[in-house]
Amino acid sequence: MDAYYTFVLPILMSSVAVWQLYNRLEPTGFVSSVTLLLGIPAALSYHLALAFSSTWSAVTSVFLLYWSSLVTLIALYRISSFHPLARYPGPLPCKISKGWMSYIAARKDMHRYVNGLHAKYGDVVRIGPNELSFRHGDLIEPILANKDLRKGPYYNLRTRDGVSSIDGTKDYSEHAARRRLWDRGLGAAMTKVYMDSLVNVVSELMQKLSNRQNEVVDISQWLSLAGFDFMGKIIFSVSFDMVKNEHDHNGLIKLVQKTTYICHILAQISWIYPYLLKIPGAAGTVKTARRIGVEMAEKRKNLGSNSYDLYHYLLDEEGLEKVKPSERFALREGFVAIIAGSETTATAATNTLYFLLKHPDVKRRLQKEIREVFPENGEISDCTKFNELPFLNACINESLRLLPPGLTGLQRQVDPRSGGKMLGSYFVPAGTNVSAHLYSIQRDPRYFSPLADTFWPDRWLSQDHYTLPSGEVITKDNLIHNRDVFLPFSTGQQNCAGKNVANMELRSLLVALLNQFDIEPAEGFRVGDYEEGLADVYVTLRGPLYVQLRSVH
Ligand code: HEM
Repeated sequence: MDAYYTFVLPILMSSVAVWQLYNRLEPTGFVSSVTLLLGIPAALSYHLALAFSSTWSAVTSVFLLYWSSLVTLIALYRISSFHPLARYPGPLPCKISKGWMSYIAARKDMHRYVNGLHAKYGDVVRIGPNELSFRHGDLIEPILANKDLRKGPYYNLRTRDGVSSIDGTKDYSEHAARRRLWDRGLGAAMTKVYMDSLVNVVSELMQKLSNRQNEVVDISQWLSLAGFDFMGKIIFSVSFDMVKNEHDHNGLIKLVQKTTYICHILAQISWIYPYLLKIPGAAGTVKTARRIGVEMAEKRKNLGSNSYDLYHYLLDEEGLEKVKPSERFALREGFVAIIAGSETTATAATNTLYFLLKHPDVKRRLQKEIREVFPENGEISDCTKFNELPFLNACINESLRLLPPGLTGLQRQVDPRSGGKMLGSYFVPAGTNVSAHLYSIQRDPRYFSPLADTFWPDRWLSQDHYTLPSGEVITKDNLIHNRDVFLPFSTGQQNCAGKNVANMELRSLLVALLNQFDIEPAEGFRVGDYEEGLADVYVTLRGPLYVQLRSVH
């Protein structure tokens, strides 16, 4: 009993007090964390040292008891009925710690995991101690296009030394000023300016592929090479020459993939990131990626440009802004632009080809449409002709519906200083992180029916009758097709800045490939393996899609 009063009780009382402090004030700063997690047990060890046989046993016993009681209190509170999110269902590990979602992120299948949770628990699921995922079309706009909600802690990794990239900017007025520059550089008018670069990249790709007609070709990898080459041109006016060299010779693609994967894991527990940065050698890949992005941007700035590119506008080289934009900020955008623009479009193009390979009848219909509109060999420079390809549009939309390249729910946060917020009929307490799980919503039969989980591009065509893949004919009254919830480029102020460019690139690549080649799965390759191997790391990581090509011209 004596030991209890002299040793156990003070430690338990201290951990209860610190737990209360964490609950109310959520301190995450370096000094407060060191004080609360190390300083207090160290001071207790010093004061209680006489109750132990040695200093070592005092330190280990006090630290063990202090930390374990703190962790137990936190876990019990999070699963208790006193927690503000107690009424929302979800699996136990999600309620206890975001560490669980870090593990799911490391497993790379968060899109399927969260989709499964929605199937089990319904439209709202607690996916973290302090986080809700929504699967309801009516809640997309209130979450993603609502100035009361800002980007959540998932995006904290996009800020370093007080400088955020565009997609990590939480202040809406600062974001609007920076987004204006991006919109100048990537707006609809710029697609014409970038067309020459695109035609060059696509022609080079077609040339290389036509030399490989008797080989097994990983079209997924080739589309990545082309995607990076095109981004190099339009962002920095540089040639990465990946298609020319037939290889990711500088390791840039690998670096982007590794960085997004690591960031996706860390972003679940983003409070840890500032500490990692202080450890020499830790988060090395992320630091390297940032450095390379800044170096490329700096090089571009020093060279100036002979032609228009994104940096022409990010650096405001024409002096269109009343106040010159901050160079420090502009230089931070380099790597974001590469990450946001390269693999996303390559993924959208590869996914579409995958669905076409899986549905040869759809592929034949699409090839017929393309070859009627673009009779010449691989000629794609007139992108106004893309409007004459409704079935291509339907196939791309259907692919983006089932497999949007950004697979993760986009996180926002209810203002911690507010009194909470109603999202539809759900009350969401202040400080809660929320996301709309577009992957699940876009596969929901309430919005797309029949065959919500099936690649059936006809649903995107306007007609009175539809023939299902089974041969059954349905009238348009039996079709549910809610375009409002089809948002692969997100919505609101922080929607995709590169949508116009992506749409042009995607169409150009698919038209050129399907016009020039007959494409079949490589012998012995199970096409379904491609989809099974898709990994959610916020954007998509893809495995190979092995094909055989035969030129038709
Ligand atoms: C099919 C291809 C693409 C898809 C599906 C796509 C999708 C998205 C999505 C869903 C977001 C919102 C991300 C979030 O809130 O976390 C986004 C943001 C963004 N995207 Fe794209 N994207 C594509 C291509 C591109 C291209 C080619 C660029 C050009 C470089 C680009 C630049 C950006 C930028 C800069 C943002 C951040 C915008 C902001 O925060 O204001 N994207 N994209």
